Amino acid sequence: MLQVSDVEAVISNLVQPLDPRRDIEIVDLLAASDRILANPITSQLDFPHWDNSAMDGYAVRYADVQQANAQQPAILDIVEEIPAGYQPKTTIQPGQAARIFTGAVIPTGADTVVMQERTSREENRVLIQVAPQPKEYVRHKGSYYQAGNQLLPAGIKLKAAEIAVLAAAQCPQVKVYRRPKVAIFSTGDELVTPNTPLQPGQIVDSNNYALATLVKETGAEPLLLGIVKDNPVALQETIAYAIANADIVLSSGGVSVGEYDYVDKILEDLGAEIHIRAVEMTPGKPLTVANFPQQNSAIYFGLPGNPVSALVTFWRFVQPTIKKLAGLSEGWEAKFIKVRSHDELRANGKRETYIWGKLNLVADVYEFHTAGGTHNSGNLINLAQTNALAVLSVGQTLITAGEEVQVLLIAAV
Ligand SMILES: Nc1nc2c(c(=O)[nH]1)N[C@H]1C(S)=C(S)[C@@H](COP(=O)(O)OP(=O)(O)OC[C@H]3O[C@@H](n4cnc5c(N)ncnc54)[C@H](O)[C@@H]3O)O[C@H]1N2
Ligand code: MOO
Repeated sequence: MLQVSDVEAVISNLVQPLDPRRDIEIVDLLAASDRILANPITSQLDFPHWDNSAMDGYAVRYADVQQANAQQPAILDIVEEIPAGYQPKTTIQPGQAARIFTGAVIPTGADTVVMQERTSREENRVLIQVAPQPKEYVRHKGSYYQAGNQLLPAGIKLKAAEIAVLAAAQCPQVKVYRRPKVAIFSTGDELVTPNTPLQPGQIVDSNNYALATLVKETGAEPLLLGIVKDNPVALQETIAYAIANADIVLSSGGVSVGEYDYVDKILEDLGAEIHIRAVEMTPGKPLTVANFPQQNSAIYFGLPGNPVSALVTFWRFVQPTIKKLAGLSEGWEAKFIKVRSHDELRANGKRETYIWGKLNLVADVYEFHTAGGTHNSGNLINLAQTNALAVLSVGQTLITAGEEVQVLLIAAV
């Protein structure tokens, strides 16, 4: 059985940095949040676009005010008032100043702005009582970025700051990668939908709902294929349809060793190359990963049926794959951080062990608190409200309370 890190490496190789499946779409800027930028953005403009004032005050010639002090203020004639958005008409001559406001264009002749609080006003004259620094409070044309500079690289997720940059760079529409399509279905004769009264032995399908939510959260488009019975013909039809119509396929259940666990066999019949059949981890040991090199290279994840195992394997392996396929050039990998564990954590040391819980802020420091209740891969109830998985590696059997532990973040803290 493969170790988690080996499995991670094998899966990572199933998506290429320049994956040919990544089509490009053009979207309006307001519809672009959380999409992945497909082209680098080069500036057509200088930022700032004009020399402009950083303060409300007076635009002056530095030479006129460099000696100014409270006893001997420089006294300048105000020849123009320049609000933001206005083109100055006058050239400032020696002995002159312009009233100016934050963001307004610096008039020709002036090179420095004196902020209002360091001046006093006598009708149409201004008294400068404190000498400014040369060029103080002038934001110079092109001092942040210049035309031709790259503002944003391709392969980043567009959040508020990036959208603001695109607006400022006059890009009302933007090229983004198509969202990956992810087919999802559950397998098992015992499964029913949540609106069905339970008969003896039946179990409500929760995996389809959890996986659809996670797929959307990860920036992909779910293709919901429902519940498929433990019937080889129905399963084969569904899998064939899924691989033909999606970039990634997620099934849950049917990957263990029971007589009704048909998934691996059907994948082989359909020409799959099976890369992974099981992982040295708990929960989540029975995991099948395959792709179809002869067809469209769709990646198949046969997730374990136990509800916690399905989600843990999603967070650990599927989420990074979706992010990489979606076109994120950096940061698609599973992310671990080290925090103090509030509770003692135990594992048998045989397999990499994931324990679910929550990061809580305690005196400004995040601490891992284990979820209360029974920790069992069939109990999904205490997974609710968690945001992190503590990870004990193979051979590690104990983390004492207060000791540092590695955690995988699964939701915003
Ligand atoms: N002899 C062995 N038995 C099992 C092994 C093993 O190594 N040898 N591994 C165990 C582990 S670990 C897991 S995890 C499960 C995984 O089994 P399957 O992926 O084949 O899943 P099923 O048998 O179909 O279901 C397991 C369990 O999960 C419930 N389930 C399934 N689908 C859903 C769903 N969509 N929503 C909610 N709950 C679901 C199902 O009813 C079962 O209770 O195998 C162990 N057995
Ligand atoms: O991996 Mo199973 O996922 O241990 O319950």
